[in-house]
Amino acid sequence: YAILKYDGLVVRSDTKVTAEVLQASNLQVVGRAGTGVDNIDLTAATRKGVLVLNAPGGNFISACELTCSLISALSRNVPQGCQSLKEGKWDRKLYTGTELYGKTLAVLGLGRIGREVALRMQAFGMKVIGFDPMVSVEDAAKLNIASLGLEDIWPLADYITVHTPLIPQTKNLINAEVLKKCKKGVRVVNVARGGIVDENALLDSLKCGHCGGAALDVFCEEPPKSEQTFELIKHPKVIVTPHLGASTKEAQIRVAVEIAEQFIALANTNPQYTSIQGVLNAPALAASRNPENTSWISLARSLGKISSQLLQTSTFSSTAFSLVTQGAELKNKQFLTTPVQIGLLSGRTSNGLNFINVNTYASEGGLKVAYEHDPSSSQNLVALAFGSNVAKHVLTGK
Ligand SMILES: O=C(O)[C@H](O)COP(=O)(O)O
Repeated sequence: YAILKYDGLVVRSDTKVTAEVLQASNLQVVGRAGTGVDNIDLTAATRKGVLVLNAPGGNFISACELTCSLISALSRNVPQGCQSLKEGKWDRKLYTGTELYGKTLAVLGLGRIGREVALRMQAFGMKVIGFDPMVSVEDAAKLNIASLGLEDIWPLADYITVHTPLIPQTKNLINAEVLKKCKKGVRVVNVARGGIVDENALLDSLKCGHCGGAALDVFCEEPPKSEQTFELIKHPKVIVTPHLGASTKEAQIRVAVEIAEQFIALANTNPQYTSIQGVLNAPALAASRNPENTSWISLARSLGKISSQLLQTSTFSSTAFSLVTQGAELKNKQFLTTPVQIGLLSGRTSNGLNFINVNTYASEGGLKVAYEHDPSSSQNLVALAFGSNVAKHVLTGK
C-alpha cells in the first residue's frame, strides 16, 4: 500500500477515505480541503485515533456564487438558449423566462452558504424565507429572512435551494410528498449534496410538469452512472454542473492554505500557526494542546490509572466515576474527563489510546466519567471519586 509511508493525507470530495484505507495506513491526520466529509469514514478514523479536519471557511463564497448563478440561469433558460443558438436555432419565444424580482426563495440551511445566497438574491428583489433548526427566528430576521417551519415553506416557495450537509435528517428532504405540497412551477436547486433531493421524485415531478425546473451541481452517485440519473440530467428543464461548487481558483487556494496552516499548527513547529479550528472528531484536542493544561492532564491521567489499578473489576459498567475540579484555575475543565478515561483504560486495551479514540472505547466498555466544578473552594485541586455499592474511593491531586 502506497499510503503506508504517509502520516497525513489531504483530500477533496472525490477521494474516498474508507475504513479499509485507514486500516491499511499509519495516518495520523486526514485533512479535507473543503467542507463536506461524507467521503471520509469518520467512525473508522475516530476508532483508529486518526484526526479529521476540514476547511469550511475557504469555499463557501464560491458555493454561494454558483448557487446564485444557477438560480438566475434557471429563471432565464440561459443554458438551454445557449445550446439552441450553438445548434444554429433562433428560439426567442421558446426560452422566454421569468423575473426573479418579487419571487420567493426558500433557503433550507442557514449556515455560511445559505446566508450568503440569501443576501445576494435579496439584491435581485427576491423575498427570502428559510429554515434551519439551529438558527433562531430573531437571528434569521436580522438577515431579512423569514424563518418558517418546513410545512409553511412548501406552498410559498417559487425556488428552493438546499444548503445542509447530507445527514439522516436531510436525506431526501425534498421528496415526492414535499414536491406535491409545493407550488406548481417550483424550481429546485442543489449545490449541497446529492441525496438531499430525491432524484427519482424530482424527475417524476418534472415529467408531470409540476416542478418547473431544477439546477443540480451534485448527485447521489458521482460521477453519475445510473440510467435514471442520466434521464434527470438530460431533462430539458434541468441544468447541471459536475460538482463545481468549490471549483474556483480562489476557493482552492483558500482551502489548501486553511488545511496546510492547520497541519503546521498540529506539528507545533511555527508559533505563527496555532489554530486547528476544523477539528471534527476530537473535541478535547484544542484544550489538550494548551501548555497551561499540561500538568493537569497528566494528573488526570494518573488519577485514572491509579483508580484502574485499585479497582479489581474487569469492566467499568458497574462503577460510577465522577471528576470534580476546584479553584478558579480549574473552572470549565470538563475535557479532563478525557485523560481520566485514557488512564482508566490504559493497560486494559491493546488499542493505542489518544484524545481522538478514547471516547469510543470508553462508551463501548460502559465507562462514563461525570464532571462537576466545585466553586466553593479556592484551592486548585482535581478529585476523582469512584465506586460501586461495595466500595467508594476518592483520589485527589494538586
Ligand atoms: O464539501 C465541499 O467543500 C464541496 O462540496 C466541494 O467539494 P470539492 O472540494 O470536492 O470540490
